[in-house]
Amino acid sequence: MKPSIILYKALPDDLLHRLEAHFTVTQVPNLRPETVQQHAEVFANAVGLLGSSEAVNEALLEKMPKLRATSTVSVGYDNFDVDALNARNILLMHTPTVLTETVADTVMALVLSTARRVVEVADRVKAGEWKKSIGPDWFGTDVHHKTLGIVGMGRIGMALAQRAHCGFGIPILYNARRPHPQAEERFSARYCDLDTLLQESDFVCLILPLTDETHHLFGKEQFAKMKSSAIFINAGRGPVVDEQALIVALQAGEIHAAGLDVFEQEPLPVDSPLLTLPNVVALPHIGSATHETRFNMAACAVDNLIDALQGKVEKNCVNPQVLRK
Ligand SMILES: NC(=O)C1=CN([C@@H]2O[C@H](COP(=O)(O)OP(=O)(O)OC[C@H]3O[C@@H](n4cnc5c(N)ncnc54)[C@H](O)[C@@H]3O)[C@@H](O)[C@H]2O)C=CC1
Ligand SMILES: O=C(O)C(=O)CO
Repeated sequence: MKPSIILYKALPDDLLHRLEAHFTVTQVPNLRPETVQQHAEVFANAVGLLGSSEAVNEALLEKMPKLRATSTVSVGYDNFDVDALNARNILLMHTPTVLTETVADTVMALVLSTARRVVEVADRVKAGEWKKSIGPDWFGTDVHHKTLGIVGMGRIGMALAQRAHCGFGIPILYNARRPHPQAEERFSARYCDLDTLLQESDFVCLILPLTDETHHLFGKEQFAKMKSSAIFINAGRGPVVDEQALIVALQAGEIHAAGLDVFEQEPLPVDSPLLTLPNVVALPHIGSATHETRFNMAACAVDNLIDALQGKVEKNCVNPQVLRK
């Protein structure tokens, strides 16, 4: 009999068939307690779990005593209780690299659209306001040769630095846990402490994972240190930013504009003050959302689960140490 796994995300047929060649697959809509209760026996017997954007915590793991590997269709894994997985020797696989270039494109789109007010002026054209040659009230600010501060110089940070430096002649400042010699060699990026980055950057881009250390890393104090002409971009995770402090900084003109792909609460509540600000471009967490990349992420997650359940964790494993226990 094939081992049993649970799938909590819809997959294209060919990827579903790839899984079914190895496992008996039960599809569920989500991992909520009522769903788990409804399929209690399947959860109790499953050795694998594949999906995205749901909390995988101690309460769920208690219902899955045979679980050996989880595979998320994402690079970020802040919704997993990694300590609880480690304590139970359960592998966690994720999808770095396949989405890097696409997410960097999205960040660049946020930089360009906020600086050049693309969404705002396009809406004005659609509203019939373009009646004569435009004046300064339609103008934006330049992107090329401005200074970009990247907080989190990882895979996506590097791909962003490449676009900005090689494509737009932009000098790069960066803050990370340690200096990144490759970023310095390839993109002449300059390592600096966070305060210096905030004071000197025209664009401040966050592309950080959400951890205990990065939660609310950006708040009132950080926005106060930025230039009043600066544009703030967040494409990492919403809770890295104190959103209320961001709203206040935007309303008070402490910073010029914001481009946001992620929020403290997703979907963003329709009554969020962010949606009333013309200088905010708010996207529905589309960093990796192209047909090609979402397919490649799903394929990677499928292969990751097959590998993990065969004990192969040379790549894409968050906690390979559990195999050595
Ligand atoms: N908006 C979206 O759709 C997407 C968002 N993401 C988010 O972007 C994050 C980064 O992805 P990758 O670049 O692939 O990850 P990565 O692991 O390659 O890079 C993260 C970087 O942040 C740095 N870092 C961690 N804590 C830090 C701190 N306290 N201060 C300064 N630097 C710190 C790390 O050293 C690392 O260089 C993911 O964890 C995910 O949360 C990723 C993909 C899509
Ligand atoms: O992969 C991630 O972490 C995302 O946020 C969506 O691609």
